[in-house]
Amino acid sequence: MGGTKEPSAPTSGETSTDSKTKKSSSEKRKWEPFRQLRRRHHRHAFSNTTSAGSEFEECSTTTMECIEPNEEYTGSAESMESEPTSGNKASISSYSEPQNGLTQIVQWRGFFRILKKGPGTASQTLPPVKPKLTRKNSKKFRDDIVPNICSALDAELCGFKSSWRNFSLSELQEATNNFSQENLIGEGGYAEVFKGQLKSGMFVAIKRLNRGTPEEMTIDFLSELGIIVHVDHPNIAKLIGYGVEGGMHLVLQLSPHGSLASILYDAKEKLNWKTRFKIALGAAEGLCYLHEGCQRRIIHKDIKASNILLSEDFDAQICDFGLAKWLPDQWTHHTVSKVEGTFGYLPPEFFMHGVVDEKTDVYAFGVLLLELITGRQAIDSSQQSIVMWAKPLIRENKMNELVDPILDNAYDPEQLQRIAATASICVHPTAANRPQMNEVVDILKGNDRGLEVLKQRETETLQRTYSEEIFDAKEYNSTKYLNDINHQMEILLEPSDDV
Ligand SMILES: Nc1ncnc2c1ncn2[C@@H]1O[C@H](COP(=O)(O)OP(=O)(O)OP(=O)(O)O)[C@@H](O)[C@H]1O
Repeated sequence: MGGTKEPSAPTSGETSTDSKTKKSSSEKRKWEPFRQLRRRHHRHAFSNTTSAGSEFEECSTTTMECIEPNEEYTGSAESMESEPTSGNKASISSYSEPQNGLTQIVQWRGFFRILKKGPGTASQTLPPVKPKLTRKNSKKFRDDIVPNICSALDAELCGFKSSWRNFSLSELQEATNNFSQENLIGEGGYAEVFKGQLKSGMFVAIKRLNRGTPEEMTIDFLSELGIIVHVDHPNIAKLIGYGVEGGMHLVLQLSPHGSLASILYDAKEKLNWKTRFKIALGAAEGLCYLHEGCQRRIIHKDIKASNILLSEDFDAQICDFGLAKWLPDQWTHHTVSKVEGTFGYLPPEFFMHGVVDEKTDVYAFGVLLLELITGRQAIDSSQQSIVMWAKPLIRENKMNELVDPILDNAYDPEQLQRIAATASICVHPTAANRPQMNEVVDILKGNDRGLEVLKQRETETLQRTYSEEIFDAKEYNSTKYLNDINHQMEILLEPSDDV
C-alpha cells in the first residue's frame, strides 16, 4: 500500500481542473471524434447489421427519450402521475407523433408546474415528451417553436420555488468573469463548464449548454434538470440552481479536483491505490442509489471517467444526467433506436438491440473499474478496447501486467484481486450474468461469499431473460464486438445532412 503520492487538495476555489481538465490540445484532438459522436448520435439512427429483424429504424429525433410506452401526455400533472398502463414487460417504447408547438409548450408548462411542487411530489411524474423531428419539421421547430419554449421556460422557471436558485445572466457573468477562458474548467459533448464564485463566496461550476440545435439544447437541459431534481446522495453531483437567461445553465457545486478522467489521464501526480479504491466504492454506491435508492429506477447511460467528479476528499460524485432515463418498475428494460453514450462503455446488447437497463450501467461501471486499475482509457489511441485487453490478463491472473505501472507495485493485492474480479463480471458479455449494483457494493466492501456466488453464476446456465432471448452472447465474440464498434463509428462520423 501507499507509495504513490496523492494529489494535494486544491485550496479554496482552486480546482485541479484549472490546469488539468482543460484538456491539452493533443488530448482534445484524440477525443474529438468521441465527443462528436455524443452529439451526432442524436441525428443518426444506426442500422443493425448483426441481427435480423432489428428494431432499429432510420429517424431523426431529439435526444430526450420518453419511457412511457405509446402514452400521450396531456399536459396535466394528474395524467403524468399515472403509471404506464401497457403492463407488457417486454414492450418497446415508441415515439409519439410530432406535436404542434402549442402542445409542446403546454407540456413544458406542465413539467415545470410539477417541478414547482418540489422533489418529493415530482418523483414519478416526468413528462414523456419526445417530439419526433423529421427533416421537414425540424426547421419549423427551430424557427417557430423553440423561441416559444424558451420564453415559456423563462416564465415557468422564474416562479420556481425550491432550494434551487434561479440565477440571472448578470449573476452568472459576474461569477465567471464573463465566462472567460481562464474560468473554463471542462468541456463535454454538449456543454462548457466554467468555474465561478457567487457573491456569497461559494465556488460553483456553471455548465453552459452550447452545442446542438436549440431544440436539442432545450431537451437536454430539461432532461438533466428533470432527473437531477430527484436525486440526493453524497456520491451524486449537487445542483445549486439554474439560469435560463441568455442560454441554458446548470449551476453545480464545484468539485475541486475535477473529473476522474482529468486526474487519471492528464494529471502529473497520479492517484494512489487507496484513493482509487475509494473512488471505485463511492461511484458504486452512487450508481446503486440511482438504480435502487430513488423512487424510480434511474439508468444513467453515460457512466465514464469524465462523468465522475471528485470532491475535496476525493469522494466520487456522478454527474451529467443528460442521457439518463427513468425505468418503470414493471419494465425489464427499455429499447432505444439510436446510439447514445460513449464508445468503449457500451455493452454488446446495446449495440445489437438497443437494450437499456441497469446492466447497461453495470457494464460501463466495469469499464470504469478497469480504467481505475490500469490507468488506461476505455478505448485507447489505437482503438483498442480496454475490455478486450484486460479480460485475458484477469483470467490468467496476471495482475502485475494489469495494474497501472505508475503505481509501482504500491497497491493492496487483495483489493486489486477484488476489483479485477468485480470488473470482469461487470463487463460480462451476457447482461444477465452481470451483477446488480448492490452486489457490486457488497463485494467491494469485502463480501467474499458474494464474489464466489457471482463467479459461480457466471458458469451456470441461467434462466434467460428477454434480452437473453434476443441475444445469444455465445455467438457474440470480441471480433464481432469490435466490428460493431467500428461500424457504428463509420456511420456516426459520416457528415450529417439533416437539421
Ligand atoms: N461540478 C463540477 N465541478 C468541477 N468540474 C466539473 C463539474 N461539472 C463538470 N465539470 C467538468 O466539466 C466536464 C464536462 O461536464 P459534463 O460531463 O457535465 O458535460 P457534458 O457536455 O454533459 O459532457 P458529455 O460529453 O459527457 O456529455 C466534466 O468532465 C468535468 O471535467
